[in-house]
Amino acid sequence: MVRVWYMTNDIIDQRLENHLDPPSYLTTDELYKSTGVEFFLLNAKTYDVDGVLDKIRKDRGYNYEDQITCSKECLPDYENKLKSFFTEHLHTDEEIRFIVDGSGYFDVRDGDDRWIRIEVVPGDMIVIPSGIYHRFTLDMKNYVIAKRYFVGEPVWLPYNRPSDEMDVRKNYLRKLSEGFK
Ligand SMILES: CSCCC(=O)C(=O)O
Ligand SMILES: [Fe+2]
Repeated sequence: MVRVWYMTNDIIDQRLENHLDPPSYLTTDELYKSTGVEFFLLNAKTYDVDGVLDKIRKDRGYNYEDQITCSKECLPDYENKLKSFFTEHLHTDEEIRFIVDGSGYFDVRDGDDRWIRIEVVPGDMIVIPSGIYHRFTLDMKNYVIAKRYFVGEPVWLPYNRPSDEMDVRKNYLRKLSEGFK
C-alpha cells in the first residue's frame, strides 16, 4: 500500500523517510488534488494476466514500455544517474512508473512548494504530470525495478529547476490553479 507524507526540509540522508515532526500523511486523493499526481494500485503478482495494467495502457495510449533496474550492479553510471534523479526537475511529458520489485521514493512539490514524499513498492503505478517539479531516490535497500511507459517515442530529458518559463510549467500551474478533478 502506498504511503504519502509531507517531508522535512532538513534532509541528512535522502534515503531515509524524512518525515515532519510529528509525521503528516496524505491520502492518494489529497495527493491528487494538491499535485495532480495519479496513483494506481495493481496486483504485483497477477498484473501481467489480470488485464488491469493492459486497460490503463490502452485507455491512456501508453504504447511504449521498457524496464529499468536501479541498483549499483545493474544501472550503468549509477552514482551520476541517482544524483540526476534526485536533482529537482520537470519533464515535458508525464513520468509513468510501475514498480515490479524493490522500492523507492518519488518527491513532488505541492502548490505551496512543500515537498511531498510518495513511497512506491511492487504493484504501485504512479503518473507524475508534465511540468511538476519532482525528484526520485532509492531507499536504504538501494534497489528498484520499474516499468516505464510513454505515449510515442520516449523523451526522458529532465529540465532542472528553475524552468519556470517553459510552456509545460505554465500549463501545469494553470491546471493546478483550476483544481484537478
Ligand atoms: C523508479 S524508476 C527510477 C527513476 C526514474 O526512472 C526517474 O526518476 O526518471
Ligand atoms: Fe523525472
